[in-house]
Amino acid sequence: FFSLQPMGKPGKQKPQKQHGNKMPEGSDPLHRVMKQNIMFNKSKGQHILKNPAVVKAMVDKAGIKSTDTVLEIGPGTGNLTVQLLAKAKKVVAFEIDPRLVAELQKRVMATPLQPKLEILLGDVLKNELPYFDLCVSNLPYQISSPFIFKLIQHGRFRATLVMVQKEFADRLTARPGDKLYSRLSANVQLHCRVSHVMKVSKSNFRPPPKVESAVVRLEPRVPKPPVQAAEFDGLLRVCFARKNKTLLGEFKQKSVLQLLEKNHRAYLTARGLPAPPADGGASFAELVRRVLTESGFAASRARSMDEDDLLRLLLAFNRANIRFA
Ligand SMILES: C[S@@+](CC[C@H](N)C(=O)[O-])C[C@H]1O[C@@H](n2cnc3c(N)ncnc32)[C@H](O)[C@@H]1O
Repeated sequence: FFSLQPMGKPGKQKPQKQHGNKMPEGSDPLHRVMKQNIMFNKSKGQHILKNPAVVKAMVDKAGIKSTDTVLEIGPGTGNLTVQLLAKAKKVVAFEIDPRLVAELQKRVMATPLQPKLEILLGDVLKNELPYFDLCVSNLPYQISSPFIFKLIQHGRFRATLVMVQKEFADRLTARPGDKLYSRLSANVQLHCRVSHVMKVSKSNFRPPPKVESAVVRLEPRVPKPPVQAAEFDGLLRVCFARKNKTLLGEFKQKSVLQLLEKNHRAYLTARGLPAPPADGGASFAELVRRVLTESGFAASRARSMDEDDLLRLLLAFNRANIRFA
């Protein structure tokens, strides 16, 4: 009766355990969850949002319509899930921990919410994202960064409202010149408008995490930027490797030039275009230097370039058939 689909690579995901009375008391972690109401698997980021006012504020600020499919990552015991279910047409929830899937199933069983819930058992990072209009989640903190990258590569959603560590939220919203401005900031801000929604203190979680949290909102830019997420990220990896150095310095590095020349040759060959002379990379290094100089970014530093500067730089490289992914 539940739409529970095991996800992930076959053999990777353990089958869901049954937790009957036969299990010796205290020997099974779920038993402890149920007996003492404690979440303890911190390695899976299991910090449960215990304050209903914060759950309500998240749901209110998400702007859920009755026609929306909402994606939730890590429903845990379902404190946020049941509130999402009350507003949305459907909630698709990815949960890695079969013990918590069992808890959530029990919570909605035989309630009017049950038919609206689809639980996907597995690691969200190892699976394709399903269709959704909104993503609303209290994210497991250790997957925040790869999940946000996955989300922006996916790109097909109206908005995302996620609880993350406060410092991670500050990195998402940091602007050029800010101390926390990074590859993550530039990547996310190229694809989405990012805004800070609210700060949430650690006392609202059980067990309390070591650091404060914050909720941020991401809305994909319309129209979409004219580049692939992986290509832009490839440029950022080079530019932000040492964000305080000039780009001319960054792009002089042997390892960078070797990688880009390899990409360049592969790109030309695939299109039947003539390859540059095999002169130990000298003419390719000159081409890179020319792109940087003619685009006006040779003396720029990534720390002070916004997403539009970086996009212009990428397009200048791409016009010279220099590719990053
Ligand atoms: C911070 S808790 C949030 C729990 C609940 N949504 C709440 O707000 O109280 C994170 C949840 O994500 C789950 N989780 C951790 N890593 C995951 C992954 N890679 N894929 C799916 N779920 C994951 C954990 O088991 C846990 O239930």
